[in-house]
Amino acid sequence: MDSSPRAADHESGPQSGNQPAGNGLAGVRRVDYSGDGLVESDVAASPYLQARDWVDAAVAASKERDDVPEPTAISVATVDVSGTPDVRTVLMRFFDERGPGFVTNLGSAKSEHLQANPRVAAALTWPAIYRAIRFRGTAELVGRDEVEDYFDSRPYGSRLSAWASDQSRPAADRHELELKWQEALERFPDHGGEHDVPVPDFWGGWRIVCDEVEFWAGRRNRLHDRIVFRRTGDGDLADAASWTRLRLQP
Ligand SMILES: Cc1cc2nc3c(=O)[nH]c(=O)nc-3n(C[C@H](O)[C@H](O)[C@H](O)COP(=O)(O)O)c2cc1C
Repeated sequence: MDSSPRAADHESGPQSGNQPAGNGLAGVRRVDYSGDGLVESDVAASPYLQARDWVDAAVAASKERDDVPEPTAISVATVDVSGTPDVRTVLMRFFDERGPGFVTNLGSAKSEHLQANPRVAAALTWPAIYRAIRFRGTAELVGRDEVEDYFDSRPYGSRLSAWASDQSRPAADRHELELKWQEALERFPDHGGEHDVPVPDFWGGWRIVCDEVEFWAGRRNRLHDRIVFRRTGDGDLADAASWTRLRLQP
């Protein structure tokens, strides 16, 4: 893959150069996307295999270069009870044939949204390697065993923060948070064990059971590739027979 972002000099015509003044973004460098693209003959048989390949490539790239810093950072969009969308970034902590998953506070705004309306969309975006994956589907709670295994692997201080944060609720100031963290530290002393800090009841994970998975690959002149898998059967992401594939215009 040609992996270095290309600046304006690779894009031809009057659009070349920095963004025109007047859009509030003067000085933003125009980058032409010169990735490998994605052609039908190279697409994996199932959305799982294709996503696995790209996630693994992004994780590998993050170890080799500085411009793919959090390869599993995923934007998750929900809607609140009034139908108003919201979006935030979390880290994808699970990914297998069942779909991408993340951990969070089960009383947070996002969890409240998903409890009321489990329809969800998410996107992994890797601008430096000209790739993105979009997922649409329905959220379901990750099993308690998986959540506990993951929680126990977190650094001690992060496990305490799960107890200290009533996520998405107001706090008086920074001091209040640090006090709550200190209280958690005194309640669950560090003996160096993975079970020193229990998993809070109000903490867990969500998995996206997908109906649609899109692979976007940035190409020259903004003539990008978009290959989308849409669900046609009941199988998981690895069951090729449960998906149909099509190309969308960029
Ligand atoms: C790179 C990055 C990773 C994050 N990872 C998580 C995460 O794994 N879980 C989480 O609950 N919040 C995570 N956050 C914080 C969320 O973006 C968000 O602030 C928080 O979950 C509250 O969102 P909500 O009020 O919409 O529920 C992360 C933020 C960033 C920028």
